[in-house]
Amino acid sequence: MRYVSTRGRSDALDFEGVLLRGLAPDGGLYVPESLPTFSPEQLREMAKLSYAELALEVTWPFVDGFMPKAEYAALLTETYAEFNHPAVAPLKQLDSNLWLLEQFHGPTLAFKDFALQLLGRLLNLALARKGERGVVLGATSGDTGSAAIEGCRHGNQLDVFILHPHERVSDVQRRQMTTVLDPSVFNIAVQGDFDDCQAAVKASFNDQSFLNGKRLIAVNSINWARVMAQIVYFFYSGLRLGAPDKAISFAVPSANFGHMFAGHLASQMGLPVEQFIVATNHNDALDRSIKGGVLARQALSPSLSPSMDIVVSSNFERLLYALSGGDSAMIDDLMKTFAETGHAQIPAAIMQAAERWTSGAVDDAETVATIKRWHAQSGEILDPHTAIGVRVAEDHVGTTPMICMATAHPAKFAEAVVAAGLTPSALPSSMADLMDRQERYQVLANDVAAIQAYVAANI
Ligand SMILES: Cc1ncc(COP(=O)(O)O)c(C=O)c1O
Ligand SMILES: N[C@@H](CCOP(=O)(O)O)C(=O)O
Repeated sequence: MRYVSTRGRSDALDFEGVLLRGLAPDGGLYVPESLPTFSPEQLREMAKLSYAELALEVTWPFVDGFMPKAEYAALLTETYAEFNHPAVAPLKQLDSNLWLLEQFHGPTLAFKDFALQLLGRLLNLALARKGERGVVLGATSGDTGSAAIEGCRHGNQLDVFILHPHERVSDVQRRQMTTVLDPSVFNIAVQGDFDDCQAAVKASFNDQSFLNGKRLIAVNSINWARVMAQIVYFFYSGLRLGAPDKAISFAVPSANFGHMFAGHLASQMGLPVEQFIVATNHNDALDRSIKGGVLARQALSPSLSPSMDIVVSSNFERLLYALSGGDSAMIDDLMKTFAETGHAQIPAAIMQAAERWTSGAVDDAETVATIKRWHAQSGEILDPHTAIGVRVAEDHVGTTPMICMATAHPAKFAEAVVAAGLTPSALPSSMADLMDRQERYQVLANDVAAIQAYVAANI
């Protein structure tokens, strides 16, 4: 499989090439040149597989050539054995046609574990084969950071630097990162927001001179391997609710859009999908883009769903590219216009191709009310991100089964749970002493040069 940039001005790479990079040199995102597809007969057979077995079927076409298939199968088995539920991603019925896909049974209690447990292993393997160490630079609004740190610990080839927005992640999220005292893990609290952190990561990919030749690697969803691993759970959940003989709808709490873009890929690969529902908090840039057909820069403000406090959404570019039929020249122009003016009109043809896409935005008051209401109705405590997905999904449930992604464990977000008048859920026993552990992190100004100097000094 070859991977090309959405902006069309970079050389194509193989799987190892995209795995060990981040942004393409032209500023675009790598996507596969073509997608494998599965027939209804194949999908019916795949419905019988365990999570790890299904992951092999779905992702092998992207990985083929990088490592032997039997070794990859063993790696997937080891990866998903880390999850604390026999189904890995269990489905729970919330209402007659509304289901939750619980994605928080991994080591760090959020959906990021599905991809980062695998990515960390693949990175260590690729670098060990080359006899190299790599420098991971990631940005997090709270969940990617701990999942990346945890995933990268499966080997000894990486120095890991994670930027989080200072005082804008939950206490549990921060401590999941900053209580890892391993000498190769560095947490940086940036005096800015998530978009600032992500901009610093992207700027570092564009000019890597501060690294003196060391290899810079992305763990955010700009890395293709992250998105690839996230395709699997759309198939897994859809096949359990009757696909390919029935269409499924998906509601996804969204921000950087890697999650939802993976759903789009699953549908292109043969999963019948009726509706994609994109749910945001009051940082609603994605909702505005989908409803209004524009990319518009807007201010970001903190919410009770901090992981979704993002307004510059990396993977939306991948969706626009896909819906344009791979028109990289148009995407290059569109993204240039947006970067220069903070505003760009999405071409009408793309908006027409997006007819299955719907969206909604939910503010903090409605998030809290949703947590409260579903607790009273079902006994379930939704985390605030999941509550946003459920709230928007409620407006669109029809005769098709609707799966809402339950992206995080409520124990990570006590503030929202308490605001709903509920007792915060307990952390799993492996994290019972999290709030007493020693922390280590560096607070830095929102300044790319200062961040790069810190990284260079600590490699
Ligand atoms: C708990 C949670 N829910 C939803 C999201 C949104 O996912 P995405 O960024 O892939 O759109 C994130 C992070 O981005 C998250 O951490
Ligand atoms: N919500 C994320 C933000 C980063 O998204 P990613 O999918 O690109 O890593 C987080 O929790 O850090």
